[in-house]
Amino acid sequence: MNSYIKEGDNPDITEERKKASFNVDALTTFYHGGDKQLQNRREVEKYIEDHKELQDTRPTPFMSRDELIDNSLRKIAGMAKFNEMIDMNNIDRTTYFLQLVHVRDSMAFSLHYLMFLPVLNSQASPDQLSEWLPKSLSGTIIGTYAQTEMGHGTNLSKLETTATYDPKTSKWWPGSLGKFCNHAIIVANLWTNGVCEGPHPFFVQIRNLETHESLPNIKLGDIGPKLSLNGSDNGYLVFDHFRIPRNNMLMRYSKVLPDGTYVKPPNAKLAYGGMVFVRSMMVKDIANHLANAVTIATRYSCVRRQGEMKIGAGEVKILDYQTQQYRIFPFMSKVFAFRFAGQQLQEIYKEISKELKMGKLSQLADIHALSSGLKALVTFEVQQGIEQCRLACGGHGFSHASGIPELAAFSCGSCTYEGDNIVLLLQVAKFLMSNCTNSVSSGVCAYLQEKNSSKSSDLTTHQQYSDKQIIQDFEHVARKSVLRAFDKLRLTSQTCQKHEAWNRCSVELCKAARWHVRLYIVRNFLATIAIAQDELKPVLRALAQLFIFDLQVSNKGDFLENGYMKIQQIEELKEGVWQAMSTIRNDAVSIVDAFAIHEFELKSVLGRRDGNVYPGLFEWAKHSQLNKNDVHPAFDKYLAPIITKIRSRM
Ligand SMILES: CCCCCCCCCC/C=C\CCCC(=O)SCCNC(=O)CCNC(=O)[C@H](O)C(C)(C)COP(=O)(O)OP(=O)(O)OC[C@H]1O[C@@H](n2cnc3c(N)ncnc32)[C@H](O)[C@@H]1OP(=O)(O)O
Ligand SMILES: Cc1cc2nc3c(=O)[nH]c(=O)nc-3n(C[C@H](O)[C@H](O)[C@H](O)COP(=O)(O)OP(=O)(O)OC[C@H]3O[C@@H](n4cnc5c(N)ncnc54)[C@H](O)[C@@H]3O)c2cc1C
Repeated sequence: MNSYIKEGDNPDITEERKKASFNVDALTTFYHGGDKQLQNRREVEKYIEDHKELQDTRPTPFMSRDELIDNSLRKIAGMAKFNEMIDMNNIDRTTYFLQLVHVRDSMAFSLHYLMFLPVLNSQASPDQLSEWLPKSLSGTIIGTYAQTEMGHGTNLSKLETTATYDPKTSKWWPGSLGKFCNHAIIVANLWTNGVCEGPHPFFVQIRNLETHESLPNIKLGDIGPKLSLNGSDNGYLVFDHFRIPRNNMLMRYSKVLPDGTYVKPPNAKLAYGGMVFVRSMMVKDIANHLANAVTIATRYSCVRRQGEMKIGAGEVKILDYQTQQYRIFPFMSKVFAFRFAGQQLQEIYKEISKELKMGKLSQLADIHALSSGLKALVTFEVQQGIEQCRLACGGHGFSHASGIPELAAFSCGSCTYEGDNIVLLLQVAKFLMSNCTNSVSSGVCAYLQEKNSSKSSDLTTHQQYSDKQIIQDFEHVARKSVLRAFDKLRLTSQTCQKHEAWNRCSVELCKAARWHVRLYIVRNFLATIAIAQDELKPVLRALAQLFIFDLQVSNKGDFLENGYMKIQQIEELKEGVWQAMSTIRNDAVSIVDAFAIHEFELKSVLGRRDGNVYPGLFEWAKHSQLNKNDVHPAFDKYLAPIITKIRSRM
């Protein structure tokens, strides 16, 4: 019996659950990475269900900005009582606990956990750690990561905040900076002995630890309402010749000696490690936001009946329309593709950061390129997917009751923070160009050196399209795109300065970067499902085929070029798309059930597990302040006098 079926559920959604062709719990375990991860999730969910102080007092979309901040801090204060759930030895459970308490409201201390602690941990010297880490873990030190300025976020080399050894700018954006944190890791251009040594991180106290007032020569404030993340006080910080001790420069890798001598790090970019960490963590997390949106749209599409396919036969579930399936299912398949890629990226990051700690830097460029590429491509695709899921829910999708507007607003920020996506794709392109000049490329770039690649695809039918053939075809397209950009750059560089040539080729360079990242995701998706248990292979294969075939059909020009594929082969791939969607249709609700997203996270009337949407919408609307009185006071105050006057003249 499917554990998702319960008494009182909407009959349409129960009918869908009875169609499942696979074991939902088995897919949940596979999707979440095993029993241990699943046990972590269940513990956290039970814990929060049992502790009301960790839950929202009312749906957050009805809250003002002050209420959001209050709600966020109340839950943080509540969390402080539950230290047993903050276990640095069980990061997965701790992360899920933080995420399920705050969901998309971005708690006021996101940056403390997400960047301040990791950067302190990786950039501070052992002595600095022993002094600052215990206070930072206990919460007496609350920090943020303040790098971006009003005038500079992308171009770190031109940061105007200077840290002059013994010698005015504003930091703008950092989360928690405005009102709540009392410390910040400040990234500033270091000047010592009259030389600029580039961006470096500094540990800076910004508020009085007793009164919490801004320290002298520091101005702090909130930057105002944003598209989302309004539960966080993203702020500004103005320094006016603020002095800090030399020892407040984080000195694990580079140092300033008492006489001002600068000691170089093994690699200047080790100082950027915090950004690589967050980019590596974000991919799996942002894929989960797409999983939320796809869950909402899929479940709602099974209880929403609209229109008759056959006159007189009664209205159909909108998920029976092929166009509705095509709006949702490709993004359902991307949830798996991006989650598996994000999972793999976190594993790679863990391995490489161990090597970096031991001073082995050979993988630094690779992890920078991989984390930048996946972050840039996945956040953009997720933003597109959440919007399609909103559209799939019609008018109710536009209401905060659906949960989708909050998902959309949250996800679009990820295309900008932690590095603008275009800027990061250009970083991947730099990495690729340098691999084109290498005589031998290893790892993720080995395909660039393939000299005897096939001149045409040997795809026959989509049923027989093997993993090997798929990867060969994607390697062909990615290699062609990268080498085309390389040749364009080489030729253009013969007619103008290097930086101008780079700019004139930058659109092609971004296209090449995207194909490189897509190849990585396709390869990883196929490798991941190859190790799944047999009973899950049919549904996972259908999802993988939908992801891959739809990607090829949507970019058919790249596959048709130079006759590599024939139009008949593209038509065959289209058939594969329709076939995969038809296979997925009967399992759609069970696939999203397998994400096992708790109602606290989903925050959606349309996507609720039981499918009882319409009664739920009325319950939701009762929270509206406008419904406190039948006649709103503003009517009596402004309209009634005018109407009375008009009537008196009639
Ligand atoms: C549990 C998980 C939950 C996650 C989600 C929760 C979300 C909750 C809300 C979170 C909200 C906010 C968090 C986000 C906070 C921030 O936004 S922090 C600020 C982020 N800012 C940026 O990312 C700035 C982007 N700009 C840059 O990184 C650099 O300026 C740029 C790379 C664009 C340029 O670097 P430059 O050094 O100026 O110049 P280049 O010549 O391009 O690079 C020189 C060489 O250095 C290499 N490089 C560059 N960056 C890195 C790096 N990070 N690591 C390693 N190497 C790097 C580059 O490849 C060049 O190498 P080469 O010389 O070619 O060999
Ligand atoms: C929700 C949110 C939270 C944030 N939290 C923090 C935080 O906690 N700490 C922190 O330090 N920062 C934070 N930021 C700032 C964020 O990191 C920056 O906004 C981001 O790095 C982009 O930089 P920018 O704003 O300077 O954009 P810009 O670089 O000004 O981007 C504007 C346009 O210029 C283009 N562009 C810029 N440079 C180039 C180039 N070299 N080549 C081609 N095109 C280019 C971009 O592609 C983009 O289209 C946050 C931002 C947001 C939205």
